Parts: sequence; structure tokens; C-alpha cells
Amino acid sequence: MPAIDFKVIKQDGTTAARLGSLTTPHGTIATPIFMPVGTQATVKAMTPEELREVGAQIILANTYHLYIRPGHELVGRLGGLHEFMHWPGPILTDSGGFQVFSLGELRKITEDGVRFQSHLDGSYHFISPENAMAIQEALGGDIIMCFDECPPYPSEYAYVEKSLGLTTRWARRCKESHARTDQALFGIVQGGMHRELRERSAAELMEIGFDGYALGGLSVGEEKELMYEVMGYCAPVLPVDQPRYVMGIGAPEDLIEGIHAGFDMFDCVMPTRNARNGMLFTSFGRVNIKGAAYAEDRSPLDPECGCYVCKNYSRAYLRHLYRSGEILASRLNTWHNLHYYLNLMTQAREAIGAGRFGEFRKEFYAKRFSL
Ligand SMILES: CNc1nc2cc(C(=O)NN)ccc2[nH]1
Ligand SMILES: [Zn+2]
Repeated sequence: MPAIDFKVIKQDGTTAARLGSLTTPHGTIATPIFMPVGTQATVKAMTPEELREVGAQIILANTYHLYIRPGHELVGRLGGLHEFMHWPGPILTDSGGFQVFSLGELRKITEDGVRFQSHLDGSYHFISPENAMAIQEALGGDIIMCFDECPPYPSEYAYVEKSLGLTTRWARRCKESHARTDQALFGIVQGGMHRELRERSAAELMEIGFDGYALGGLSVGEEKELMYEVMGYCAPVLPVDQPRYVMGIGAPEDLIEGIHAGFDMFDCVMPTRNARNGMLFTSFGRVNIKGAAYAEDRSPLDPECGCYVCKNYSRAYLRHLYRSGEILASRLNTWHNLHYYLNLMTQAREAIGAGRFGEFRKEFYAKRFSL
């Protein structure tokens, strides 16, 4: 009995966008879906009940951070992430591949795995594909990710080619050592910005066979056009009847382009991190709430939003909270940004259901810069 079941409910009329249903041991998710990032077993500033209220269906937790603190064995002993963080819905854990490679000089890659120093106290650690599986199995997420190498951008062609071979060999080791049948395992396609390498990586992973496929190694400093090009030629080579996930993506327009290309799942720290920095997303573009223009602006942040924040608070008050360094600023700004992202996904799903995602995409761009 596979851990997850994915069905394409409806293919859009004129684009590669599709409406899907992803059933996991902790509930069923409508796709396309955005996953709020809960790095240290919390989506910062939000309770699980509030996450539900803004429309979150599935959240992401970071294996690297939870391995370092409080430790995956501790989380396992306390019943796993769902129990530990009081989140009853589906959880996806990344493998730590990206975080560990982001440590830069503090890490050494070998065929067997990666040796790295903790960002907290400099202590030495080693993660192999096998223990990336053991860590995620202890954390107890519903969907876990292969341990891969995310090459820096830009990298020499030869390096990217060599790296994808390591990612494939590591993916095979992940599948061989993955024991929990109630956890789905996704492969991660690498290959940089080279079409033939991306297609080779995808083919090698599909040969091994996974429950879903992610596109890694994007949003690493490349131009948006290049990111969209890679998404455009990767989606069609991935299995049509399995979930397609783009990791670390992205800004609202990146989600629209990812859905347009045929992807189903997205995660990004942007809505939550930007919220804490006063950068708010609205249907008409971005609002930097600390701007003096909002000092006496009694209007809601986004008149078209309708979330708890936009129904009850003025831009002037949100600006005051932010400038005063109030904790409520992070909470209200996060609430609104997550509602914006998740509501955008709801609208996208409705548009696909009506066979009009192409028109929806045009409307999205038409009103974006009318602030
Ligand atoms: C914000 N940019 C961004 N790029 C990512 C790439 C990966 C990846 O390749 N994981 N194996 C994961 C998260 C990412 N977030
Ligand atoms: Zn709002």
C-alpha cells in the first residue's frame, strides 16, 4: 500500500496546469498547493490553528535544523513532528541537502556523504543518504526527500554533470534504506541549467522509481527566465500521474509560472520571511509597510484580500506596529502574506477547474502593477 495517492482531477483547457488530489496518511491535499515553511517545527509567528485558518494544508520542516536542534531522536521519542508541534495535517521534510550545501566552506562532500560543521556551535557532523533517511523517519513527515547535492550557481558543466551522478547514486541508496512504508519518498532532479543534464537526472530517478519528483537546484541566483525555462522543459518529462514539486519556489509570479508549466507543489520562505521584514504581498503588487505614505492611511492593506488582517486593521496601524518593533507586526504581516499565497493557490485551482487558467494568468499580471 503506497504511502500517498495522487490523482489528476482535471487538466486545464489550454495550458499544462492541472488540478490534483494528493492523499497522505495525515489527510488529502488539493493541488496546486503552496507549503508554508516551518523550518524549526514552527511556521514562525503562527499557531497551527491559525495556519489552518489561513488555508494551509501541508507544511514543510527542515531536516538539517531539526537534526541540529533539538535532535531527530528527541522528536522521535516525543511522538514525531505531528505530535511535537501539534500540527495534524500533512508534513513534508526536506533532506537537508540544500541547507548543508548552503553552509559553504563548512562542509566537505565525499561519495559517502557530507561532513559539515553545525551553524550553531561549529561541532562536526556527517550526513549520508542512509542517515538522511533515518533522520526523516524519526521526524515522521508524510513526504520525505532524497539526500542530494544542490550544485552552486553558476557551476562548470563538468561539475554539474558529476554532481548529478552523485545525486542519482545517493537517491538509489535513499530508496534502498528507506524503511517506513507510511512515508512517501520523492526523488530530486538536479542538472543545473542544462536541458540534457536535467533530462538525464530525471530519467535516472524515474528508472529507480519514486512516489513523486522534485526539481531542486533552482532559485539559486539564476535569472527568472532561466528558472522558467528549466521548469518548462522538466515538467513534461516527469510522470504525468505523480506529484511534481519545485523546491524553494517562490514569488507569487513564480508560482503562477510553475503551475502553468505543470507543477503541483511549491514551498518558499518568502511570504513568512518578507512579512517579518514588512514586505507585504497584495493583489496589486508589493507594499513596503514601513513607507511614510501609509502613516495616516486608514484603508486595509489589500481591499481585495478579505483576510482577518485586511478586515480589521489599517495600513497606518500595521506601519505603526512594524516601526515600533511589536511582535504583533510579525504575526499580522505573516497572517496576511500566507493568506495571500494560499488564496492565490485556491483561485488558481478554481481557474483550472473551470478550464480557464490561461485567462487567470493574464488577469494576475494585468492588475499586479496597478499599485
Ligand atoms: C530559495 N531557493 C531554493 N533553492 C532550493 C533548492 C533546493 C534543493 O535543491 N534541494 N535539494 C531546496 C530548497 C531550495 N530553496
Ligand atoms: Zn489580507
